Amino acid sequence: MFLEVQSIVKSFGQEQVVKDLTFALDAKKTLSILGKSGCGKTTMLKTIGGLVAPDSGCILLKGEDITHKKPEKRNIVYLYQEDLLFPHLNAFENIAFGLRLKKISDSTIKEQVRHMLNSLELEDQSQKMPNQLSGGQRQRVSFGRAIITNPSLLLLDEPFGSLDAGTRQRMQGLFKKLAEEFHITSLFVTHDLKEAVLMGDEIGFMQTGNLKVYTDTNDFISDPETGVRDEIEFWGGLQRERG
Ligand SMILES: Nc1ncnc2c1ncn2[C@@H]1O[C@H](COP(=O)(O)OP(=O)(O)OP(=O)(O)O)[C@@H](O)[C@H]1O
Repeated sequence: MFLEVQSIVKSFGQEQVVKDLTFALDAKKTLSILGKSGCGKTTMLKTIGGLVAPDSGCILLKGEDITHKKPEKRNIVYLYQEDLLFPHLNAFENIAFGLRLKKISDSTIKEQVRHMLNSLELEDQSQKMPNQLSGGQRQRVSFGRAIITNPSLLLLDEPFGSLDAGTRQRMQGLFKKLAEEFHITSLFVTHDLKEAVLMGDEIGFMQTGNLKVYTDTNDFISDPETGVRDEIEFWGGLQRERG
């Protein structure tokens, strides 16, 4: 398996936030993760990204034990809702940033960033500064900046949470396209049931520090615990009521 998380436990003081977290994910797959506020989703992502140290358990990435590796050595990118761009760099340079650190030649950087801007449908926005971009455009630049360095794993923490419904829908489609084109493996935390079903090859449901993974989306939809049935019944009921 590409990612293996084995028996991770994490407490803050008396509060055990992550309890015996165990799951695995294949390369080029997206695992959506749902769960109530405060159930430990962000803590789980941060543990995998190396920003929070687990009390016990281990994390294997491509067979290598990365549990105690520094975050910058893991080749994992953690992206969250209000991910900040560098305010003094335009869209092009924000995306180019990681490549410039790697001392890649100017012509290669230009070619790769141009290609990324095209994939992100941002070819006309490359010279704009972050404060001149819309929320959805800024989020796309954040994705570009993350993906261009070719990370092994993307950790997405409610990445579209601050966007309006229409922009969110377009971003979901775009992410699917990017995931395919750039062979992305990701964990995608969301509060939105529909988004979880749309984005995930598999769906994880987190409850009180445990993660139950449904490798078949249909099993997730038909499990009464996940809330999908209630949702379907709600809309069905409303439709019947209104004739
Ligand atoms: N650094 C910390 N110190 C103490 N408690 C923390 C810390 N980080 C998180 N917690 C607690 O751990 C629990 C889980 O938090 P976490 O942010 O992982 O939840 P979440 O599922 O991502 O929530 P949300 O959906 O609201 O973002 C919460 O009760 C939170 O208060």
